[in-house]
Amino acid sequence: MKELLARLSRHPAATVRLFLASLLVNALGLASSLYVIQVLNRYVGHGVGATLFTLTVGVVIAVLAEHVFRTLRLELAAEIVGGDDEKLATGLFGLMLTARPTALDARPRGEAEILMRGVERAEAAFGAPNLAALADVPFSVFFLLVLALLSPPLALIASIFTAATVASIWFGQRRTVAPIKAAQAAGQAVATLVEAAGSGGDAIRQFRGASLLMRRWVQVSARARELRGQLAAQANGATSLNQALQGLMGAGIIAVGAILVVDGKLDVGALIGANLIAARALAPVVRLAQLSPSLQQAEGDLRAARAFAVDIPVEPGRGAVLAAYHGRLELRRLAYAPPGQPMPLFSALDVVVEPGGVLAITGRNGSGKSSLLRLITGLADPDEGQVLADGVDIRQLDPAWWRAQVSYLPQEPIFLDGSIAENMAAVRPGLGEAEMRACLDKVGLGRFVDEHPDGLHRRLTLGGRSLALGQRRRLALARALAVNGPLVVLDEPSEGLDRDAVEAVYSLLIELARLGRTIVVVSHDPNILRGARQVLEIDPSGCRLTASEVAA
Ligand SMILES: Nc1ncnc2c1ncn2[C@@H]1O[C@H](COP(=O)(O)OP(=O)(O)OP(=O)(O)O)[C@@H](O)[C@H]1O
Repeated sequence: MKELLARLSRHPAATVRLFLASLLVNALGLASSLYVIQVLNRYVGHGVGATLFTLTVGVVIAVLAEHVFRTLRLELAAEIVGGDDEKLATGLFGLMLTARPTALDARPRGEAEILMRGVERAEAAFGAPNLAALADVPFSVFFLLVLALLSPPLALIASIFTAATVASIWFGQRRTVAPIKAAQAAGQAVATLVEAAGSGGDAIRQFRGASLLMRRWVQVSARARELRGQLAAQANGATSLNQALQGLMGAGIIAVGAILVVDGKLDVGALIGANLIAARALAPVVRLAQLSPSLQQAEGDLRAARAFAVDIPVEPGRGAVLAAYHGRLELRRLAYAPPGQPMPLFSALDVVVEPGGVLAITGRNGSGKSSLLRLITGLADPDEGQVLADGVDIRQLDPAWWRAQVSYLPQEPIFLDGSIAENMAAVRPGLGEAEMRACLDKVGLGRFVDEHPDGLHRRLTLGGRSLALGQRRRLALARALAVNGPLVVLDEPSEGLDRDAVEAVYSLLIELARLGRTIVVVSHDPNILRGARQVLEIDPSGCRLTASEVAA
């Protein structure tokens, strides 16, 4: 209900118009009840045809006018609801694209998709038809007042049943708070498992993960089904209670009304009209009761989506842009522990790489080499210390500008679902096909591209995993070259490549060094380590930096 009121308060002018339209709809809606009373009392009593004709023309006009105002009211409701949820959904998607990657890593898999679906559900629950219907709720009082003018005792009965229905909504909402939260958590567990099953591929089959995942599935889906069942049972119980209240109210009004008729305090026409008016007073409240579970669920969905939006840190959209980056890189007192790990991978790390210098990084598996490269590219933030580019902390730089200075080859290259050309143009907008081909030739992929009928427009699917690993790594190297940044950051560039490709990587490194690029390369390859002017060995007990006299 809070969400509904918040939405209305955001559009005060449209809300006033919506309630004015509702006032007219409800006032005109009274016409059919009054028509019944008048026909029974005046026409049936005296049999004057002209009276019946006049009353019928009047009610037809009123019913048509009511229809017009209902349509108008729907448009006003659409004005109020339009855009809010769409903005939230777009904002969530934007957040996925701009959030700090390490912050997303720490969240459950599939969470964003669940939240998006929740926003879609909320869009339907708080949609214009429901809002228009709910705008009738305050007019229950209007019908009860009209009923009081006809017969105070009957109005009292209708008021009691209307109040009882409102109370049932209130209690119902309190009872479903906990199951709705639990159902959302169970839905998240199901989504995480579905994601794991979808991305598990060969591993699930070959390493017999199916039975483990199936066991988990049985558990989480049973819990989700149980909670859904509990919520459905509560909703059915509430519907049934409301139907019973409606039936009891009708019976009560007819019984008490009949006594009043026999006592001569009410005529039959008024009794039938009163019954219709009482039903009309109760109807919007019953509609609210029917919508209440989905509105409550939608409120929970929106709360979760907004909490996600608030919790997730995003990369700054702006920052300083240097007139030119000369390639000097400094790691100053750097310390970093990956998300969820208490011990830092390294601390107090000091390294300076002068423009055109070559730093090789080595160390045991899991020592933090790739993590260090992510700190340099700005994909992760250090816990302590700074990464400085030409003396400026990279956190002060515009992330997009900084990335345009860094030719980065990640260890696990991933591509966008799009063509090779689209992937290469994404890193350097305006890159021509000739330059793309030159980069591909340098990594020995020219023939690979030419042999395919779509050439540069060959589509990459599954994030590039449809390519052989060696091809994927070479293509990722070509993409890094396309950036043409003063700083080259390569994670195991010769890993998983055939002999020709390894030779191509060596030549490329030599060429980049001759061009004066600053190179930071993670490698275990002795040839690459020999060619570096500085070698940094990462070790939790203390990193060692050795300088060599060998020029690349
Ligand atoms: N996003 C992350 N969330 C949680 N832990 C992470 C994350 N990234 C890395 N780690 C952890 O940090 C540690 C170092 O990982 P990293 O990939 O940097 O090591 P590495 O030295 O490059 O290893 P390798 O030689 O195997 O490539 C590992 O224990 C890894 O599990």
